Amino acid sequence: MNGHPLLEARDVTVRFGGLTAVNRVSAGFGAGELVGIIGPNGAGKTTFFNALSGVVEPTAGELHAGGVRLTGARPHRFAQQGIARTFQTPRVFAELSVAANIGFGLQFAGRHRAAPALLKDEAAILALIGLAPQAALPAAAITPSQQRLLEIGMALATRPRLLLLDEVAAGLTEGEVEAMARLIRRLRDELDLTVIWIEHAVTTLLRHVERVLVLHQGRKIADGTPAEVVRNAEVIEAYLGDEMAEAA
Ligand SMILES: Nc1ncnc2c1ncn2[C@@H]1O[C@H](COP(=O)(O)OP(=O)(O)OP(=O)(O)O)[C@@H](O)[C@H]1O
Repeated sequence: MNGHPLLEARDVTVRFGGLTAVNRVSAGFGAGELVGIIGPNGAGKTTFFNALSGVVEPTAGELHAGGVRLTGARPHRFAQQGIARTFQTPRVFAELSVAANIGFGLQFAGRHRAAPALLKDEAAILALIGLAPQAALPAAAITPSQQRLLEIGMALATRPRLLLLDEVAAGLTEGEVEAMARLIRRLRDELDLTVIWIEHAVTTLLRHVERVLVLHQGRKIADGTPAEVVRNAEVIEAYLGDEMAEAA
């Protein structure tokens, strides 16, 4: 470690025409942190993720990864710095086999990075995400929840240091959500990955993360432990009231 956060946003603003989707958000993410991002529809969560992964360029502000300035850089430069992500709608190659999808991730960025045993090859990654029995099936033939796992596997195949997960628990059954949360915890505990996880289901997220950022109308209105955030007057006032009280 060189003392810099793995990824840092400084006063990041993203505007689309007259709409400010992300408004001067600053946050740093250190090694091994498991952080949630919550906020109502349109709060700017996905746009913030898009900025953190180079998919959109901030209108203003700065992005740094491990001390390297990435403001305005293309997504592959973010990947080179060890930043990987999933999308709200999984982006897998439908006609390729599950194993070949992982193979694509390995070819894309992973090869020149040292591989921990859990990510050493296709078989190891398939075992980690629980898709070994589906290895030979086309990605189109597995369930939507398995496709989410596959997309996480593809991101892991790039051997990242930081993983951005966008609503990976959406549409899953309660049992599948718990399994997903266990997997995410394992990635952090055993691979020392930094994980930033957006989820609509606030109660689920608050149970599993150690730190949570709350976005509201593009602004960061809270950043603390789940216990702190659920007691934050602005958060309760802004939109979450009942749901947060329930989570507490
Ligand atoms: N490419 C774009 N062009 C124009 N407006 C956009 C674009 N992407 C997002 N927005 C707008 O920016 C705002 C923030 O959207 P964003 O998707 O980041 O919110 P979100 O918190 O992720 O919401 P959700 O929970 O619904 O996914 C919304 O008003 C949205 O309509």
